Amino acid sequence: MTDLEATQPAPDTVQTKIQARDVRVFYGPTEAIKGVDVDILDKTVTAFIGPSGCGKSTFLRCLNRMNDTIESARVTGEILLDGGDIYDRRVDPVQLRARVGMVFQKPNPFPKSIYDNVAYGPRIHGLVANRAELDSVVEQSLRRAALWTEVKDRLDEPGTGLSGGQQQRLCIARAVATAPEVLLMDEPCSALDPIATAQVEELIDELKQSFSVVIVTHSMQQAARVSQKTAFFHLGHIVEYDDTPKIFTNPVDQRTQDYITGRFG
Ligand SMILES: Nc1ncnc2c1ncn2[C@@H]1O[C@H](COP(=O)(O)OP(=O)(O)OP(=O)(O)O)[C@@H](O)[C@H]1O
Repeated sequence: MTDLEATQPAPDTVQTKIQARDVRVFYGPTEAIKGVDVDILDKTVTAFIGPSGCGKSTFLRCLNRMNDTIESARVTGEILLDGGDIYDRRVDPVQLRARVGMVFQKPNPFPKSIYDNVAYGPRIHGLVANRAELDSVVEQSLRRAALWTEVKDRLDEPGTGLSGGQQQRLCIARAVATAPEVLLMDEPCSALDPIATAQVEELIDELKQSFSVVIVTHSMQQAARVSQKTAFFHLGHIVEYDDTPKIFTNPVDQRTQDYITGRFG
């Protein structure tokens, strides 16, 4: 058994968390996502790979309605989270983003203290009853993001004063603090050095025990290291979606083969 196979959850314990059906995204008249169907599994890391401009980030942003914030963007099709349509008019996108959190390419802590960065979500969503509970959520979230020991004596200092790798872990702590069910990560390591990258990758492995993680990455090595499922995007389509070891050793589609062997991208 390879290391990758050893990280596969037992098939009978894995459930579908998100179902996407015929999802299309238009920026003005241009169709960037051209009918994507995919099931994202719970407690699994799913990697989105593919050449630049193929729509990975656009599709990722559909999963927590971040495209709502782009004026020219229009999404059609269906995305179900635990069977419920996230584009239903009754769904509050702010509440949705507490359930489906996001970590961006460039660490983007708020211009607030380390403590307040993490406390922000639980406060606005009313998840805690008092200061002691909030303290506890902040500590647990920083611990889960493997940052607690580095910052516990400087929680009042600005989050923006941390190193890049620490800032990204702070952003992960902030996302984790609302107890999300899915965490979306858009090239979370692209601004980090190899040590910080390794820390974040370790964290991703840890986080998948609790929820579903979807990561966009340009690094095929990273996709192979952290994910159990991989979707290969090309020109707005998912060309192939399968177990990660299969995608990287025995892909079905020639375009996947060409991409993983470095023939384009
Ligand atoms: N805000 C936007 N307005 C108009 N077009 C956009 C916008 N964002 C992305 N696009 C276009 O949509 C297509 C898909 O872009 P997207 O950023 O999703 O691809 P990607 O696979 O994530 O690329 P990369 O790997 O370079 O980040 C591209 O043609 C891009 O130019």
